[in-house]
Amino acid sequence: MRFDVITLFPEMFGALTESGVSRRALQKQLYSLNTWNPREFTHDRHKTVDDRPYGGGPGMVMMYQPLKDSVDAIRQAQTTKPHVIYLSPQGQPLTQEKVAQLAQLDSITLLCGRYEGIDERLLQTEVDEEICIGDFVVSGGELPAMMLMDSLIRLLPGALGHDQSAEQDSFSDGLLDCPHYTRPEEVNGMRVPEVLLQGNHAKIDAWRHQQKLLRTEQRRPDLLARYQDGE
Ligand SMILES: NC(=O)c1ccc(NC2CCCC2)nc1
Repeated sequence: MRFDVITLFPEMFGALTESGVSRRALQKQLYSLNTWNPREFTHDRHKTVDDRPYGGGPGMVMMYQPLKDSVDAIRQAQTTKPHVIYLSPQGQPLTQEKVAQLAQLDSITLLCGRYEGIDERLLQTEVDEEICIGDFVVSGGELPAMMLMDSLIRLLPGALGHDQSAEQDSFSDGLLDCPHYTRPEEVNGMRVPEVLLQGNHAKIDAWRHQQKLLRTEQRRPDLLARYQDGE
């Protein structure tokens, strides 16, 4: 998977490349990451990337030209046609199902907005889809972009060791995850459920599935409805 990211803060993406599963996956060349700073596509002395909004109002808007030139440079840099995603509260809510679909692509370009957002004309002409990672606002598209990237990277073959698997995740089967325990068997008077200690894997699987259903019913009945409809 090739990732290209358009961002005013490329250094933020060290959070992905420096730690954990995403660091190891990069080392294993399961994906590549190129960041592109719109400031490098400006032509004025002050490297202007934002300007005041037409119609007035607070804040600034990211200008079309530096972003368009960034997208053009990304298209020039590869033979694949990248799938261009803009992260914003106006986007389609992200689900694990959507992540699984996106994980099949070869090249994804992520556009990270700042200020009040980007000129609408860039959205209309260069962006394939808008995605929202939750109904809340953050100061830039970078953290949402990194969350989307992490959810994709961990699905790439070889990213998770054989002893972890993305299939058993929450949501991968449409249900919430079951409880997890590890040593010691008893801590502060709290014991691990006996079924997990007996090594009967049919019973363990049954218990875990029942716990997933129970948890989903208690905490996210909306998901249960979808699960039962086999959606
Ligand atoms: N929930 C989200 O996926 C999300 C994405 C971007 C954002 N802020 C950006 C959007 C334009 C300027 C800052 N806030 C929230």
